[in-house]
Amino acid sequence: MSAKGSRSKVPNESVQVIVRCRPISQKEKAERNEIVTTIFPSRGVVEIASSENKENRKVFTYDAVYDYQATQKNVYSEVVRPLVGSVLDGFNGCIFAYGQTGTGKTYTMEGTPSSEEQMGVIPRTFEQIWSHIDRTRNSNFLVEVSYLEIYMEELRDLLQPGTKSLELREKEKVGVYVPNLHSVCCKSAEDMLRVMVQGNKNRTVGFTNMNEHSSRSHAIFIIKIEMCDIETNIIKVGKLNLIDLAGSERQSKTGATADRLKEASKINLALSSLGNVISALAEDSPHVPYRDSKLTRLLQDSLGGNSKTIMVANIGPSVLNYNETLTTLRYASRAKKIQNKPIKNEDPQDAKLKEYQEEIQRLKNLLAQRNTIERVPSAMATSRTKKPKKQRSEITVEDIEGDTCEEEEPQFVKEDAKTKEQLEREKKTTAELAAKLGELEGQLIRGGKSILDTYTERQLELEKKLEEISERKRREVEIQQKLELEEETTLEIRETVTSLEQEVDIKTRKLNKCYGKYLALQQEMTDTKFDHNQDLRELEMTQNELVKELKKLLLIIDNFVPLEVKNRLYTQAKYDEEQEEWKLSPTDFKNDAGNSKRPVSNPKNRRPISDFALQKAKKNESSAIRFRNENIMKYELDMPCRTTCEYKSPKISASLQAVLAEAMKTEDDIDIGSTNRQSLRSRLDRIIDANTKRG
Ligand SMILES: Nc1ncnc2c1ncn2[C@@H]1O[C@H](COP(=O)(O)OP(=O)(O)OP(=O)(O)O)[C@@H](O)[C@H]1O
Repeated sequence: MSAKGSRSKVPNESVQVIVRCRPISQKEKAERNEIVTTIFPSRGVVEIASSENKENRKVFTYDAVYDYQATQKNVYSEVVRPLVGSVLDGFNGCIFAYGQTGTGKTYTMEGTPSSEEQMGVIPRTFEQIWSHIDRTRNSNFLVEVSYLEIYMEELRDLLQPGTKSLELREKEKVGVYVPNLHSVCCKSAEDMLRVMVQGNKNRTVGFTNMNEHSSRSHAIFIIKIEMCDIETNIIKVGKLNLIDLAGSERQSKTGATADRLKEASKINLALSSLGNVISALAEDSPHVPYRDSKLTRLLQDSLGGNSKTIMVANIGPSVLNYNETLTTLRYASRAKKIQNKPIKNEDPQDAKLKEYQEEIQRLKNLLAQRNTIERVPSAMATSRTKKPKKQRSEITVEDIEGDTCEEEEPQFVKEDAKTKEQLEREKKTTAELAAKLGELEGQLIRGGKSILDTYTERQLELEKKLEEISERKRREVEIQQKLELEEETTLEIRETVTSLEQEVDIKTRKLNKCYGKYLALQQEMTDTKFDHNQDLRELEMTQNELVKELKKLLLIIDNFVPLEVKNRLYTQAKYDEEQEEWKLSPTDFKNDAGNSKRPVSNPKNRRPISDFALQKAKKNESSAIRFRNENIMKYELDMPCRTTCEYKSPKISASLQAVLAEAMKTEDDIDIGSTNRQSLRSRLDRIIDANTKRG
């Protein structure tokens, strides 16, 4: 349907999703099936959890949710009425019911039309449309309805059953449409209801375990309302699709037979492609698979296009439907993300109303002309009897079909008869035109029929109030949802704070532990330092002792050892680092000239052979060799001048004793760096150095 204005400037509008949960059925009650859904209408929330899997509770939020207590009137006035109002303002609208078999799709869409309480969305829509038309003055309306079903991927006209399957076409500006779809012009709500009932009789239904009278096809009731403001001559067109889809359950549950399964696979194809379209739109995918099924092609405008759309997701409360309910809730949740761009359809080129109005005008003009022409010949005929000649010359109307003024006076009587005949013909044509005009005008409904009496005024007021109430309710749910969202955020922040607090707690504990360790280490360090100091002190004391000893020895050497021995000692004494002791190296047998002083054997000096050795030698015993030692070294020993036996402890004079005492005098605290000890050390170092070099 063509529409004015650029689409890019049109604000997006989400598909409105509502969930309706039917009451528990008698069968479910008898079987004592567990109820798994909880509905929170004031928050727009549905929760689903089975007792088996309580932990895995799932929560979904929608634009509105209704439990078993919600009446048909509630659902209609709160959700559908505003949408039908938009359709009456020239928008496209779509309401479709989705859900498992037996969850109340048909109940929601149709209900029981004869009952004021039980009538569903479609009959209520009829009432709203006609009460609007009746109240709208200065407008012409043209209301048409069509009814079709998609059964096993075939389009069937429910208002002309038996006709061959319909095709789908797509036209730019018009979108997807069904050529040759029969439409019925309606003049009242009753007319529309009659059409709906007639169409329903032609619907394909089947029996399944889940619902005795189950809809096996997708039924689409289309209402097209064209309206024209008489003053401004602006035409608006509103189109409303009311769709009752086939059950979405998995076929294994339905107890379907082979034929039914084949049928089901096609129904499922349409529904699964509907699911794919919803997913693609929700994910903003570049490709939306509308072409996968006839259903999705027909819904192209309603999902992601030029339409205001409501999805009613019907669910059951019982555990038996747990999986299907969850699937429906997920579907519905995804559909919430779909964005449409509804545009008011103003002044469309293909509006029938325009055609009708032009045709009516044309017919009116034609009739007006005919009336003039008819009046002239009849006046002519009357006047001719009185003053035939004079009046005749005045007739100059050229438009009159078959009417000629060529004939002359002598044939006057003949002419009269002809004119009468012609007049009759003209009258007949005019009557036909008038009938056609009447028929066309009959199709057009002039709004504002009902006079605004006190009753209708009150009704109008009541409807306004209802609208206000539903608007408020909608806002309340919105605010509640926002509040919950904020609460969630606060909770998250609180959780974060709690987790931060916990972190702080853990870190404080860690810190305390570390501090404890630090204190223990510090204590250990103090202990180690103390031990170290003690060791140091002990070492210093030992060193003191050693230094004392060394001093004593050096004093002894200096004072009691002969100079040459002392020198020899100095040269021969070597400190063995490994064994940590002084060792005397072997005597150096070199003389002053540097020649070896190694003793040489004296050939004259022969050791006498003992008798024993002689005897052995005589016997030629091998052991005799042991007693043969002729090469005796001549080694001149430096014999000491005195022996220790001759040593007598010297008499130490008093002065020497004083010197000794002075020499051995040590301080209590021996400082290793003191000059006294320094000299001792340097003296020792010198001796060691000299020995090392020599070695
Ligand atoms: N909200 C409700 N209140 C009372 N009864 C309901 C409600 N919803 C459904 N029902 C009842 O449940 C039964 C099944 O409903 P309905 O036939 O509408 O289901 P359905 O989803 O259209 O099934 P199918 O897909 O097979 O056509 C009907 O008897 C109907 O009256």
